[in-house]
Amino acid sequence: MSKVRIYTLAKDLGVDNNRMLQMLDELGVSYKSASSTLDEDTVETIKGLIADEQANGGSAAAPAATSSTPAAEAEPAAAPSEPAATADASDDGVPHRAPVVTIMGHVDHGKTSLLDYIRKTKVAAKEAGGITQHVGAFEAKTSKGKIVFIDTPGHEAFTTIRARGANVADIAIIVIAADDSLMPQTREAIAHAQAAKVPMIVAINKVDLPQADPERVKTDLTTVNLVPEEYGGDIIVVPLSAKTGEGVEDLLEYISLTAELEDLRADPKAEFSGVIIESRVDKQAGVLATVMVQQGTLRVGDFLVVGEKYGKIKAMTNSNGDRIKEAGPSTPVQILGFSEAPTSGEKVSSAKNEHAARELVASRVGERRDAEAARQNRKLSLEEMMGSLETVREVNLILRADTQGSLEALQGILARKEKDDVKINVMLAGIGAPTEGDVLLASTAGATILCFSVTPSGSVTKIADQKGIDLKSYRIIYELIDEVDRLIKGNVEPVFEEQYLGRAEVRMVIRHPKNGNIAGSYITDGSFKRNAKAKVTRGKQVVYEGTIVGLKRFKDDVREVQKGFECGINLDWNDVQEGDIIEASEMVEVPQA
Ligand SMILES: Nc1nc2c(ncn2[C@@H]2O[C@H](COP(=O)(O)OP(=O)(O)OP(=O)(O)O)[C@@H](O)[C@H]2O)c(=O)[nH]1
Repeated sequence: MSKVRIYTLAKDLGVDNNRMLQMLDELGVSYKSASSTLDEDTVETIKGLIADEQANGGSAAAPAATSSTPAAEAEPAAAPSEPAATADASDDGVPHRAPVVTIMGHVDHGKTSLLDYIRKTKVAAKEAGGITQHVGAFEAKTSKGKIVFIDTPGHEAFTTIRARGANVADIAIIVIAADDSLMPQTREAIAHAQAAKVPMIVAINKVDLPQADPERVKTDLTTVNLVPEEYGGDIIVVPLSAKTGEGVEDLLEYISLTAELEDLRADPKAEFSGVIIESRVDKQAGVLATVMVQQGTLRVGDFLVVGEKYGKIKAMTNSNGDRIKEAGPSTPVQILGFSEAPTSGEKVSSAKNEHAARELVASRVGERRDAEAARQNRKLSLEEMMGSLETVREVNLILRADTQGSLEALQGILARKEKDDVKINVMLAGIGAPTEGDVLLASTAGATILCFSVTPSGSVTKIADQKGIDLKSYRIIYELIDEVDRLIKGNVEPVFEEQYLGRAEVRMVIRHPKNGNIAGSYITDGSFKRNAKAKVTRGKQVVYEGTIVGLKRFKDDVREVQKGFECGINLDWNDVQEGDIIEASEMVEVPQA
């Protein structure tokens, strides 16, 4: 008999996956996930155990038994603790909900095509003439139940939602083209899913192409520490083609399997909460917002509060464009009734009536004002200043460098810097300048962005400033490492002090066609260095303070000139005169205790 996957065995024996994993734990059998394989002996042992337990009226197959036997019919004496719940309800009666899935990956690797294929084959077609509006999410019906797909592919949408503190996706599909393998945005997508702690499934797309090389993708995945199951790891990898549809059914199966293991539940009777997926203003209809119901049930006529605004649901449509009256957990619905377009990622709550909605808004406004006032007056606690004094501290970093070689060198050095009480967590190591996505990732994960030999664009720097993210660029690897050392020590900003370097007399002024006026000088004390600070005094008066932008000995540019030598000093200033005294100094970091 060949090896058997855990979930296949669970299915064959009518036991749910979680129970099967629990049994394996009890037997001390190690596995990576429910799709790991079991050897023949273990399979026989499990079969024997289940047969015994069933014969003794035990609980091994209880979940399956309850699903085939309505609880109402069960003997109360035989199963006193069993809930009178539906097949998919937990012990406390909270039913399962459909998984919400997001698709991420590098440009052109086939995210949209995959979504289109699923939509085409798994969403009930509208009647001829019916137009399904894009609402930001759709529900696919599969043989394993409903799966909800966020249909704005890419990690920007995912991270924008996360940046507002909301988590919508339960599972992330990382699409990688089989003819292209891992690309920069693939790495970013992986980092985003990891930062959100969302389980990942890798879809190797375009396997229909003659040049497709799925094996290479699997090997490349190991370079980012994602080890496919076939290689003994725990990453589910599904080869597929969004063009022919081959493998898509497998992907849907794995999504359902992952969802089952995640044990996703939500109570339709609980208080409503949801998240804005997207919104737009329609010229005729007005503001249309798509809300993902996360808990509770939404009904037409309900009052909704988003941030400091509220609205009443006038009409609601599902992702298929049908008018509906109510929507339960894991349902994306388009809502008409907001007066202003809410932003994606904003959390939505409901209120009993207009008065309650107004009160909720008023209390939020009050809370915000109090928080603002408190921020201004607050004294920091020791722990806030120093970081937690006991626990292991994590230094979250996003690294950006010009080449793969520099990235690897940096990661190698950083790995050696980890200590028992400090963990260095490189959330993303990417080639090229940092992106807006990096800033969002940094803001959700509390990370610092360190760039080596790449320059952030003005717009990215601006967003980082707005969000209060540390984004630093270095040309010298050891300066970057110094910064990491500082972060390890406890995020203490470096303290610099000005240190005197030397003094020079200006003996003649040389006019240079390109560089302006150069001070032909004689160093009377200490030394001068390029890029040092300069202070020029004329008589008793300081006439200039700035930087030494260039130093020349004869025709050569030099870094440093010592006492007793003549040199040309180029200041970023044109009014230097013979007889001026130039004093050079530099800012030196003061080592912190
Ligand atoms: N042969 C083949 N081509 C595919 C497959 N999936 C996608 N493509 C093609 O690859 C190209 C890119 O596909 P898209 O679905 O637009 O890729 P994307 O990842 O959504 O791209 P962006 O939206 O630009 O990020 C298109 O020309 C598709 O027709 C596939 O499975 N096989």
